[in-house]
Amino acid sequence: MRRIKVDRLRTLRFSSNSRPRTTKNASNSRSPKQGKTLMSKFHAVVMSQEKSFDNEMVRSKNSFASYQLNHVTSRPLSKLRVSTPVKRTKFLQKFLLSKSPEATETNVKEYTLGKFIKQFKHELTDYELGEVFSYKFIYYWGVFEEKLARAEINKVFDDEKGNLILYKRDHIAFRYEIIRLLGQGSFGQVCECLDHKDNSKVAVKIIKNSKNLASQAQVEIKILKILNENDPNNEQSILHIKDSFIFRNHICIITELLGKNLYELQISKNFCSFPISLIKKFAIQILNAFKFLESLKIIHCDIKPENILLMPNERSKIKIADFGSSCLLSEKIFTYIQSRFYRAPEVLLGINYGCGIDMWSLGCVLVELANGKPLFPADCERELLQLIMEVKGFVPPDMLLQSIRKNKFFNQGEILPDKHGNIRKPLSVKFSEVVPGDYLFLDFVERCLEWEPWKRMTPEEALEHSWIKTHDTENILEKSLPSRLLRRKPFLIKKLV
Ligand SMILES: Nc1ncnc2c1ncn2[C@@H]1O[C@H](COP(=O)(O)OP(=O)(O)OP(=O)(O)O)[C@@H](O)[C@H]1O
Repeated sequence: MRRIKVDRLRTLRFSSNSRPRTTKNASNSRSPKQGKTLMSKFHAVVMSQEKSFDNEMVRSKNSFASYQLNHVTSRPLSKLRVSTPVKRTKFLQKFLLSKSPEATETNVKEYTLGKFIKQFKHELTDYELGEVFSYKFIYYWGVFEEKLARAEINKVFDDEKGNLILYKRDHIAFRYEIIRLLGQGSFGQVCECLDHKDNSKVAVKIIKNSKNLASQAQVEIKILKILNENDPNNEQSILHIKDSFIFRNHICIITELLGKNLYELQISKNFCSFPISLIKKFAIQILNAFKFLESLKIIHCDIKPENILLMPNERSKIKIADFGSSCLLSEKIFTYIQSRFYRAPEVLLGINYGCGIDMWSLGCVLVELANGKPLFPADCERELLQLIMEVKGFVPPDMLLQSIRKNKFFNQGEILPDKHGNIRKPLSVKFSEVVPGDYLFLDFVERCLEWEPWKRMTPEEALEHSWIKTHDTENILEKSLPSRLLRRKPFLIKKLV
């Protein structure tokens, strides 16, 4: 499948009534609770004749009804505490044992499921009563009046875009309780869930019900597994996957739960510039993650603030998420990738690409964090190339020669106007005008944003750059150096300092 990134109109970010996709959806999920519910929360271990949930892709049948997150009703917390999971589990276990004291594991399986259904079938919809047989273990199922009433009328699980319609307190695979929506993207939805098996919070990415997206999700799972196998101690700044399975025709990817993404962080700081010391801390972690990715020959392909997430309860620690567009260097499927603002010139021009495209995106992200606004906020590709040329000059001839997309941007060497009818003059804006901060930062970013990917810094080289190596107080010293030394030799400055 060719994944076409949905380009965001990031200019909208700054309009008064606009909110980013992720935030908008998150706020939807926080809609007021309505009405009374019969929500009950049990822990029960019920074994069916089917295969293990943990190791198997859970089978799903046709889609049926589910309910909007907005319309969820939930039991007040105080009432929830009355029937604690532990108490219910003990009760159920006691109940089952008393009915079958000498049961072997095999007949407990049958008996347990039968008894479970007999006991709780009024809390399941007809569809759930069918699908529950696909699960070896049942840990949680949301029960509330609305679910039972609406399931009969509205026998559809997906919305018109193929997203699973979610509602708070519902279950995913009889194990995960939906708490809130964290974000939404072109692939599907990500929600925070409580894993009732481990009693821990997780993030569940629910991929849209689409054949093409499902096959790309399989690549995402494969890459996450490769990354995690090579990072058994969870030391790299890379999202960790816990499980994956199919639920109601949707691939679900269970990962560790992370915090806000950097775009959400920008919003919470009113798009103020981040301190350069914080940007550096982020940059070091990202570069180390890139080094790790490069060692495994993996390209992320979608580095942007939305895909860099803070780690909960750990100051300034981040992780890279969303490997939905990623690929192995040897298995590049798509020629057209990356979100527009962060798209590297080689991708734009249709030239062979490699891990260098992530370095380009990193350069754009760092400037955005320092500026509080995107470096190349283009509405279309022509505008993007023109914005790049504005600060970097005309596309180098060797790249133009290799480009299979040059006719989209030029007509016999003449720049074609963008969708607003504008033509920007190459080299009409100084790099230092668009990149704030000291010379070292400027130089670092310039080296990430080299036209030619082979001239760009590798993550290893970047980690050795003076901006990374120098403590922020040392940067003050360089200001007193003669300006001729400050032009292009940051490594020389380092020696002098
Ligand atoms: N493990 C996680 N913990 C917390 N939030 C997460 C997690 N994974 C994703 N999110 C949130 O959900 C959003 C969307 O996730 P993700 O980028 O994986 O989806 P996507 O459909 O591939 O999006 P896109 O179309 O932008 O590529 C992220 O920007 C992030 O805010």
